[in-house]
Amino acid sequence: MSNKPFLRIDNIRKRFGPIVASDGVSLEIEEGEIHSLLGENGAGKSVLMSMICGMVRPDEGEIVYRGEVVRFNSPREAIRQRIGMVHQHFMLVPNLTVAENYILGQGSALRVINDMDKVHARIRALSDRYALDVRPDAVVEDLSVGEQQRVEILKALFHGIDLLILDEPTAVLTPQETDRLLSLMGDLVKDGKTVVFISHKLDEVMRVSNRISVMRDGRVVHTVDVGETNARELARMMVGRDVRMELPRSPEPAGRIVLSVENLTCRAETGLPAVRGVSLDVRAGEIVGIAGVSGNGQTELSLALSGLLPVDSGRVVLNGKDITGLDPARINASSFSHIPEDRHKHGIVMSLSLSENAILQRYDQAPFAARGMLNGRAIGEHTRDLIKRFRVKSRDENQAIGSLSGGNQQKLVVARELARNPDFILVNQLARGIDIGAMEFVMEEMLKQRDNGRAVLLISTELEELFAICDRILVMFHGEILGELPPDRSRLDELGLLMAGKTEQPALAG
Ligand SMILES: Nc1ncnc2c1ncn2[C@@H]1O[C@H](COP(=O)(O)OP(=O)(O)OP(=O)(O)O)[C@@H](O)[C@H]1O
Repeated sequence: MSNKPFLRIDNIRKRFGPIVASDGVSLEIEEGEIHSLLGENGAGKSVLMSMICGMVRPDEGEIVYRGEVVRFNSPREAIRQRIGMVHQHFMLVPNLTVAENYILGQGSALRVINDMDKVHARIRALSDRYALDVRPDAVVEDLSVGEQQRVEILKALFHGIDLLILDEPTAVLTPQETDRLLSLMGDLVKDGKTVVFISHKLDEVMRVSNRISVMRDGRVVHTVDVGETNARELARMMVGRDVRMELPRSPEPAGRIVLSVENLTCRAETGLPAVRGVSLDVRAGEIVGIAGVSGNGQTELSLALSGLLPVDSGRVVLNGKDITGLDPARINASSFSHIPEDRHKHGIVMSLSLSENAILQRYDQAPFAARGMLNGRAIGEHTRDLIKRFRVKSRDENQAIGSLSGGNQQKLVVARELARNPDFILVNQLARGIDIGAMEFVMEEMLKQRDNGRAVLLISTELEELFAICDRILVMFHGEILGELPPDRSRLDELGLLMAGKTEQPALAG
C-alpha cells in the first residue's frame, strides 16, 4: 500500500436546509482493503457515499482520489473514474437481458450490436473468474434477488471499477448467499479492488473487514482495525451504550386463535400465481415468523391479508370474523395493524409531515378530530410522544417524513402501528434499515406486544430478526409453506435449505 491514501475524504460538510447530514466528515480508504461503514440511522452513511458516487455535491470539503481532488457531477462521471456503487434497490431494467442492461446508454446501437459477441464473452469471462454464475442472455426479471445482486456486482466489474461500494447488500440474501457474497468480496480485493461495505450486521462486518469506521452525527468518530475490536465494542461505539444481543422471553403459552388463514390463493400484479394454498393460524401471545428469500410470495401474502391485493380463493378470519376481500380501510379498522414491506408505497406519504403520517388512519377519530375539526394539539402531542419513545431522529413533528433517513422513517411507522393497540399485527420486514440499537428497542416493543396478548405475524428475510423474537418459524417457498421450525439457531442450515426449496436431504448413494 502506498503512503497516499487511495481515497481521502477531508472535512466534508453537507446540509439539507437546517439538517446537517455531514458535519465535517473525514475518512481515508486504503487501496485493496475492505472498509466497513457502520452507524446509527441518520448518522450520514448514505449521504457520504452518495457524494463519493457523484449523486450528491458536498457544500464544503474535498474528496481526494488517487492523489487528485475530484468533483463528480453524476454517477456516470464517478464510474468513468472507476468508482461504482451497488444500491439496496437494484437499478436494472427487468425486461432486458443482463448484457443489454450492461450496455444501456453506451454509445451507438449499431456499434453495440456489432460488439455484442464481445460483450457476451466479457461477461462470461468475468462470471467465470469470480464464480458469479451470471448468463449474459438471461432476462433480469427471471432471476432471483440473489442472482440480480450478482448481476449488479458484475455490472460494476464490467465497467472496470476499482472501488466498489456495497450498500447493505446482504439484507435480502439467504445465509448461503451471504457466505458467497462475503467470499466474493475477498476475491475482489485479491485482484486489487477496494470495497466499502455498509451494513448493520456486525457479525458480517467482523468476518470480512480489514478496517471499520463508525459514523455518528455526520462524522466518523472511530476507525479501527478488525483485529483490535469485537462486535460488542462496535455496537457500543455506534450507539454509545451496551446493546443486548439476546432478548429474554417469557415462556407464556399462546392463547386463542386471532388470525386464521385458510387455503389462501392469490396472484401477483403480473397475473402469475404467487400464494398457493397457504394455511396458518396466529394465536394471541405468539409471534409467528415467515422466513424466505424475497420473491417467494411473501409480498403478495401480506398484501392479500391487508386487503391491498385481491384474493382468488380461501379465507382470512380475524377474531372469528371473515375479512377476506374487505377494503384496506375496513381491515385497518378491525384491530389489524400493518407494518408494510414497502413503506414508501403502503406505509407513509413522503411529502406529508411526521404528524400527518402519525395519524394517517385515524385523522377522523378522537382525540385527533372532534366535530369535524382536527385537534392540532392532540396530534402534536401524540406525534412528539412517538418521536421521543422511538427516538426518531428529526427536527420536529412538522418536518416532511421524506427528509428523514430510511431507518428513521421505519421507526415512525412501527411506532404508529403499535400505538393503535391492535389485536393482530402484520409485519413485513420489521427492522428494514434500522440500526442495531434501535432494533433492540423495536424488538423489545414487539415482545411486549406479544406478552400483552397480541398476535403477531412477522414476515422477514432477516433470520436474526426471526430467531430473536419468534415462537415458531414457517418457511415460504414458491408461494407455499414448506415447513415449520422452532427458533433454534443450531438448525440454521436446515432453515437455509428449506428457504432454497429443498425439503428432503439427498438420498445416500448405495
Ligand atoms: N434529501 C434530503 N433532505 C433533507 N434531509 C436529508 C436528505 N437526505 C438525507 N437527509 C438527512 O441527512 C441525515 C443523514 O442521512 P443518511 O441517509 O445519510 O443516514 P444513514 O446513516 O444512511 O441512515 P440509515 O442507516 O437510516 O440509512 C439524516 O438526518 C437525514 O434526515
